[in-house]
Amino acid sequence: MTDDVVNVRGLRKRYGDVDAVNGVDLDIRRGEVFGILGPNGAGKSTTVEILQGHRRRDGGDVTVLGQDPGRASRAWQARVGIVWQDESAPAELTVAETVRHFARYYPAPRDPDEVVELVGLTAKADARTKELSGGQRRRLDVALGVIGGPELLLLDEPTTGFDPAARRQFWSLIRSLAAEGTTIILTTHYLEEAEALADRLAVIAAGRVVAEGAPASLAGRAQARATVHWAEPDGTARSEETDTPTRTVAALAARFDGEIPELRVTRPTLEDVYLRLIGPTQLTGPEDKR
Ligand SMILES: Nc1ncnc2c1ncn2[C@@H]1O[C@H](COP(=O)(O)OP(=O)(O)OP(=O)(O)O)[C@@H](O)[C@H]1O
Repeated sequence: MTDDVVNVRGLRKRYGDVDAVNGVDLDIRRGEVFGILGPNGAGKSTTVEILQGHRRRDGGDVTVLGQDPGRASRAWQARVGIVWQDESAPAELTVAETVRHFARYYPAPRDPDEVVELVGLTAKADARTKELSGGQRRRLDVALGVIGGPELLLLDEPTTGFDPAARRQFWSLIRSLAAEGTTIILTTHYLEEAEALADRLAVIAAGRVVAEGAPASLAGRAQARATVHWAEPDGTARSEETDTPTRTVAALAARFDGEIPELRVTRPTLEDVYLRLIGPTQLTGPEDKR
Protein backbone atom coordinates (compact mmCIF):
# COMPACT_ATOMS: atom_id res chain seq x y z
CA MET A 1 0.00 0.00 0.00
CA THR A 2 1.55 3.28 -1.08
CA ASP A 3 1.29 6.46 0.95
CA ASP A 4 1.50 8.57 -2.18
CA VAL A 5 -1.14 11.23 -2.72
CA VAL A 6 -0.20 11.70 -6.38
CA ASN A 7 1.13 9.22 -8.96
CA VAL A 8 1.65 10.40 -12.50
CA ARG A 9 3.11 8.28 -15.31
CA GLY A 10 3.77 9.43 -18.86
CA LEU A 11 1.43 12.44 -18.66
CA ARG A 12 0.87 14.16 -22.00
CA LYS A 13 -1.15 17.20 -23.06
CA ARG A 14 -1.14 18.84 -26.45
CA TYR A 15 -2.70 22.19 -27.43
CA GLY A 16 -2.88 22.25 -31.24
CA ASP A 17 0.68 21.52 -32.29
CA VAL A 18 2.23 22.44 -28.90
CA ASP A 19 3.30 19.54 -26.66
CA ALA A 20 2.61 21.38 -23.38
CA VAL A 21 3.24 18.27 -21.24
CA ASN A 22 5.30 15.57 -22.85
CA GLY A 23 5.80 12.53 -20.59
CA VAL A 24 5.77 13.80 -17.00
CA ASP A 25 6.22 11.29 -14.14
CA LEU A 26 5.61 12.40 -10.53
CA ASP A 27 5.15 10.70 -7.16
CA ILE A 28 4.12 12.94 -4.29
CA ARG A 29 3.91 11.61 -0.74
CA ARG A 30 1.32 12.36 1.88
CA GLY A 31 2.22 15.37 4.03
CA GLU A 32 4.92 16.61 1.69
CA VAL A 33 5.38 20.16 0.37
CA PHE A 34 6.26 19.57 -3.28
CA GLY A 35 7.53 22.40 -5.47
CA ILE A 36 7.31 22.55 -9.27
CA LEU A 37 9.82 24.85 -10.97
CA GLY A 38 10.32 25.61 -14.62
CA PRO A 39 10.50 28.42 -17.16
CA ASN A 40 7.44 30.18 -18.62
CA GLY A 41 5.49 27.79 -20.80
CA ALA A 42 7.19 24.67 -19.37
CA GLY A 43 3.87 22.96 -18.61
CA LYS A 44 3.58 23.55 -14.86
CA SER A 45 0.09 25.07 -14.80
CA THR A 46 -1.19 22.50 -17.29
CA THR A 47 0.13 19.68 -15.07
CA VAL A 48 -1.47 21.17 -11.95
CA GLU A 49 -4.76 21.72 -13.81
CA ILE A 50 -4.79 18.05 -14.84
CA LEU A 51 -4.09 16.93 -11.24
CA GLN A 52 -7.11 18.92 -10.12
CA GLY A 53 -9.36 17.51 -12.84
CA HIS A 54 -9.81 20.95 -14.42
CA ARG A 55 -8.17 19.89 -17.68
CA ARG A 56 -8.30 16.64 -19.67
CA ARG A 57 -5.08 14.87 -20.51
CA ASP A 58 -4.19 13.32 -23.85
CA GLY A 59 -2.14 10.46 -22.45
CA GLY A 60 -0.65 8.85 -19.37
CA ASP A 61 -1.93 7.64 -16.01
CA VAL A 62 -2.85 9.97 -13.17
CA THR A 63 -3.99 9.01 -9.67
CA VAL A 64 -4.72 11.70 -7.08
CA LEU A 65 -6.01 10.63 -3.65
CA GLY A 66 -6.78 7.22 -5.09
CA GLN A 67 -8.86 8.43 -8.05
CA ASP A 68 -8.41 9.48 -11.65
CA PRO A 69 -9.03 13.28 -11.57
CA GLY A 70 -10.59 13.03 -15.04
CA ARG A 71 -13.39 10.87 -13.62
CA ALA A 72 -13.47 11.98 -10.01
CA SER A 73 -16.54 12.25 -7.81
CA ARG A 74 -17.81 15.36 -6.02
CA ALA A 75 -16.64 13.84 -2.74
CA TRP A 76 -13.11 13.64 -4.20
CA GLN A 77 -13.28 17.29 -5.34
CA ALA A 78 -13.97 18.37 -1.77
CA ARG A 79 -10.69 16.73 -0.69
CA VAL A 80 -8.62 18.82 -3.12
CA GLY A 81 -8.15 22.55 -2.56
CA ILE A 82 -6.88 24.80 -5.30
CA VAL A 83 -5.56 28.34 -5.54
CA TRP A 84 -5.35 29.49 -9.14
CA GLN A 85 -3.42 32.35 -10.66
CA ASP A 86 -5.69 35.43 -10.85
CA GLU A 87 -8.56 34.13 -8.77
CA SER A 88 -11.36 36.58 -8.11
CA ALA A 89 -13.76 36.60 -5.18
CA PRO A 90 -17.18 38.35 -5.39
CA ALA A 91 -16.32 42.07 -5.06
CA GLU A 92 -19.30 43.23 -2.97
CA LEU A 93 -19.07 40.62 -0.19
CA THR A 94 -16.88 41.10 2.87
CA VAL A 95 -13.99 38.72 3.60
CA ALA A 96 -15.96 36.90 6.32
CA GLU A 97 -19.08 36.63 4.11
CA THR A 98 -17.04 35.29 1.19
CA VAL A 99 -15.39 32.58 3.28
CA ARG A 100 -18.72 31.60 4.87
CA HIS A 101 -20.34 31.53 1.42
CA PHE A 102 -17.69 29.16 0.01
CA ALA A 103 -17.87 26.95 3.12
CA ARG A 104 -21.43 25.96 2.12
CA TYR A 105 -20.12 24.13 -0.95
CA TYR A 106 -18.29 21.54 1.16
CA PRO A 107 -19.58 18.58 3.15
CA ALA A 108 -17.21 19.13 6.10
CA PRO A 109 -15.81 22.66 5.93
CA ARG A 110 -13.39 24.20 8.38
CA ASP A 111 -14.58 26.91 10.73
CA PRO A 112 -14.72 30.12 8.58
CA ASP A 113 -13.48 32.43 11.38
CA GLU A 114 -10.58 30.09 12.07
CA VAL A 115 -9.64 30.07 8.37
CA VAL A 116 -9.78 33.88 8.19
CA GLU A 117 -7.45 33.93 11.19
CA LEU A 118 -5.15 31.27 9.67
CA VAL A 119 -4.55 33.44 6.59
CA GLY A 120 -4.02 36.56 8.73
CA LEU A 121 -7.14 38.44 7.58
CA THR A 122 -8.99 38.79 10.90
CA ALA A 123 -8.42 42.57 10.93
CA LYS A 124 -9.94 42.72 7.42
CA ALA A 125 -12.84 40.33 8.08
CA ASP A 126 -15.44 43.08 7.56
CA ALA A 127 -13.73 44.72 4.57
CA ARG A 128 -15.26 44.20 1.14
CA THR A 129 -13.04 42.05 -1.05
CA LYS A 130 -12.71 44.87 -3.60
CA GLU A 131 -11.03 46.97 -0.85
CA LEU A 132 -8.23 44.45 -0.29
CA SER A 133 -4.65 44.93 -1.47
CA GLY A 134 -3.21 42.44 -3.96
CA GLY A 135 -1.45 40.45 -1.22
CA GLN A 136 -4.55 40.43 1.00
CA ARG A 137 -6.67 39.22 -1.91
CA ARG A 138 -4.22 36.38 -2.48
CA ARG A 139 -4.58 35.42 1.18
CA LEU A 140 -8.34 35.34 0.67
CA ASP A 141 -7.75 33.05 -2.32
CA VAL A 142 -5.79 30.74 -0.03
CA ALA A 143 -8.61 30.89 2.54
CA LEU A 144 -11.03 29.77 -0.19
CA GLY A 145 -8.60 27.00 -1.17
CA VAL A 146 -8.50 25.57 2.36
CA ILE A 147 -12.07 26.25 3.61
CA GLY A 148 -13.17 22.78 2.52
CA GLY A 149 -10.47 21.21 4.73
CA PRO A 150 -8.56 19.67 1.79
CA GLU A 151 -6.09 16.82 2.16
CA LEU A 152 -4.25 18.15 -0.89
CA LEU A 153 -3.75 21.83 -1.69
CA LEU A 154 -2.60 22.94 -5.15
CA LEU A 155 -1.15 26.44 -5.46
CA ASP A 156 -0.17 27.91 -8.81
CA GLU A 157 2.36 30.74 -8.35
CA PRO A 158 0.81 31.75 -5.03
CA THR A 159 3.11 34.66 -4.11
CA THR A 160 3.45 36.49 -7.42
CA GLY A 161 3.22 40.21 -6.63
CA PHE A 162 3.76 39.81 -2.88
CA ASP A 163 6.10 42.19 -1.08
CA PRO A 164 8.94 40.46 0.82
CA ALA A 165 7.18 40.64 4.20
CA ALA A 166 3.90 39.28 2.76
CA ARG A 167 5.87 36.46 1.13
CA ARG A 168 7.45 35.48 4.46
CA GLN A 169 4.02 35.54 6.13
CA PHE A 170 2.65 33.37 3.35
CA TRP A 171 5.49 30.90 3.88
CA SER A 172 4.57 30.52 7.54
CA LEU A 173 0.95 29.94 6.49
CA ILE A 174 2.08 27.15 4.16
CA ARG A 175 4.24 25.68 6.91
CA SER A 176 1.34 25.66 9.35
CA LEU A 177 -0.93 23.95 6.81
CA ALA A 178 1.80 21.37 6.19
CA ALA A 179 2.21 20.87 9.95
CA GLU A 180 -1.53 20.10 10.11
CA GLY A 181 -0.88 17.29 7.60
CA THR A 182 -2.04 18.93 4.35
CA THR A 183 -0.09 17.78 1.29
CA ILE A 184 0.89 20.85 -0.71
CA ILE A 185 1.93 21.19 -4.35
CA LEU A 186 3.05 24.61 -5.46
CA THR A 187 4.48 26.05 -8.62
CA THR A 188 6.76 29.04 -8.25
CA HIS A 189 9.33 31.14 -10.10
CA TYR A 190 10.98 32.15 -6.81
CA LEU A 191 13.87 29.80 -6.11
CA GLU A 192 14.24 31.17 -2.61
CA GLU A 193 10.62 30.25 -1.99
CA ALA A 194 11.14 26.75 -3.37
CA GLU A 195 14.17 26.32 -1.14
CA ALA A 196 12.38 27.67 1.95
CA LEU A 197 9.20 25.61 1.58
CA ALA A 198 9.64 22.47 -0.47
CA ASP A 199 10.60 19.06 0.90
CA ARG A 200 11.14 18.01 -2.70
CA LEU A 201 11.18 19.74 -6.05
CA ALA A 202 10.66 18.82 -9.66
CA VAL A 203 12.10 21.00 -12.41
CA ILE A 204 9.98 20.88 -15.57
CA ALA A 205 11.34 22.12 -18.90
CA ALA A 206 9.61 21.74 -22.26
CA GLY A 207 6.94 19.47 -20.79
CA ARG A 208 9.29 17.01 -19.05
CA VAL A 209 10.73 16.55 -15.58
CA VAL A 210 14.46 17.24 -15.96
CA ALA A 211 15.39 16.86 -12.28
CA GLU A 212 13.76 15.91 -9.02
CA GLY A 213 14.94 15.88 -5.42
CA ALA A 214 15.35 17.81 -2.18
CA PRO A 215 16.36 21.45 -2.74
CA ALA A 216 19.73 20.89 -1.06
CA SER A 217 20.65 17.90 -3.21
CA LEU A 218 18.90 18.64 -6.52
CA ALA A 219 20.99 17.69 -9.56
CA GLY A 220 24.04 16.71 -7.50
CA ARG A 221 24.12 20.03 -5.64
CA ALA A 222 25.14 18.41 -2.33
CA GLN A 223 28.16 16.74 -3.96
CA ALA A 224 29.20 19.83 -5.89
CA ARG A 225 32.68 21.21 -5.28
CA ALA A 226 33.05 24.23 -3.03
CA THR A 227 34.76 27.43 -4.07
CA VAL A 228 37.00 29.25 -1.59
CA HIS A 229 37.29 32.99 -2.27
CA TRP A 230 39.80 35.35 -0.64
CA ALA A 231 41.89 38.45 -1.35
CA GLU A 232 45.68 38.66 -1.50
CA PRO A 233 47.42 41.39 0.52
CA ASP A 234 47.66 43.57 -2.61
CA GLY A 235 43.84 43.33 -2.94
CA THR A 236 43.77 40.83 -5.85
CA ALA A 237 40.65 38.65 -5.63
CA ARG A 238 41.44 34.91 -5.75
CA SER A 239 39.32 31.76 -5.74
CA GLU A 240 39.88 28.03 -5.84
CA GLU A 241 37.47 25.17 -6.51
CA THR A 242 38.03 22.26 -4.15
CA ASP A 243 36.58 19.08 -2.65
CA THR A 244 38.34 19.90 0.64
CA PRO A 245 37.52 23.52 1.49
CA THR A 246 38.50 23.12 5.15
CA ARG A 247 42.01 22.08 4.13
CA THR A 248 42.26 25.03 1.71
CA VAL A 249 41.11 27.47 4.41
CA ALA A 250 43.56 25.96 6.93
CA ALA A 251 46.44 26.38 4.46
CA LEU A 252 45.40 29.98 3.80
CA ALA A 253 45.09 30.70 7.54
CA ALA A 254 48.64 29.41 8.05
CA ARG A 255 49.93 31.52 5.14
CA PHE A 256 48.16 34.70 6.32
CA ASP A 257 48.99 33.94 9.95
CA GLY A 258 45.46 34.81 11.08
CA GLU A 259 42.46 36.44 9.39
CA ILE A 260 42.10 35.69 5.66
CA PRO A 261 40.94 38.87 3.87
CA GLU A 262 37.44 38.61 2.31
CA LEU A 263 37.18 34.87 3.00
CA ARG A 264 34.03 33.15 1.63
CA VAL A 265 33.26 29.50 0.94
CA THR A 266 30.43 28.99 -1.56
CA ARG A 267 28.63 26.06 -3.18
CA PRO A 268 26.27 26.18 -6.17
CA THR A 269 22.99 27.86 -5.25
CA LEU A 270 19.62 26.43 -6.23
CA GLU A 271 19.54 29.13 -8.90
CA ASP A 272 22.89 27.94 -10.29
CA VAL A 273 21.69 24.34 -10.65
CA TYR A 274 18.28 25.44 -11.92
CA LEU A 275 19.75 27.59 -14.69
CA ARG A 276 22.09 24.77 -15.68
CA LEU A 277 19.18 22.31 -15.78
CA ILE A 278 16.86 24.34 -17.95
CA GLY A 279 19.67 24.99 -20.42
CA PRO A 280 20.53 27.98 -22.61
CA THR A 281 17.66 27.42 -25.07
CA GLN A 282 15.21 28.23 -22.28
CA LEU A 283 16.85 31.60 -21.60
CA THR A 284 15.89 33.28 -24.84
CA GLY A 285 12.88 34.95 -23.20
CA PRO A 286 9.40 34.13 -22.01
CA GLU A 287 7.19 32.77 -24.73
CA ASP A 288 3.62 33.79 -25.26
CA LYS A 289 1.56 31.84 -22.79
CA ARG A 290 -1.90 31.54 -24.18
N1 LIG B 1 -5.45 26.89 -23.13
C1 LIG B 1 -4.35 26.79 -23.89
N2 LIG B 1 -4.43 26.75 -25.23
C2 LIG B 1 -3.34 26.65 -26.01
N3 LIG B 1 -2.08 26.56 -25.53
C3 LIG B 1 -1.92 26.59 -24.21
C4 LIG B 1 -3.04 26.71 -23.31
N4 LIG B 1 -2.57 26.70 -22.06
C5 LIG B 1 -1.22 26.60 -22.15
N5 LIG B 1 -0.83 26.52 -23.43
C6 LIG B 1 0.56 26.35 -23.93
O1 LIG B 1 1.10 25.20 -23.28
C7 LIG B 1 2.43 25.41 -22.86
C8 LIG B 1 2.53 25.19 -21.36
O2 LIG B 1 1.79 26.20 -20.68
P1 LIG B 1 1.63 26.23 -19.09
O3 LIG B 1 0.68 27.35 -18.76
O4 LIG B 1 1.29 24.89 -18.58
O5 LIG B 1 3.11 26.63 -18.65
P2 LIG B 1 3.69 27.10 -17.26
O6 LIG B 1 4.88 26.28 -17.00
O7 LIG B 1 2.62 27.09 -16.22
O8 LIG B 1 4.12 28.59 -17.60
P3 LIG B 1 4.19 29.94 -16.68
O9 LIG B 1 5.39 29.81 -15.84
O10 LIG B 1 4.36 31.01 -17.73
O11 LIG B 1 2.90 30.06 -15.92
C9 LIG B 1 2.79 26.81 -23.32
O12 LIG B 1 3.47 26.71 -24.56
C10 LIG B 1 1.45 27.50 -23.50
O13 LIG B 1 1.54 28.50 -24.50
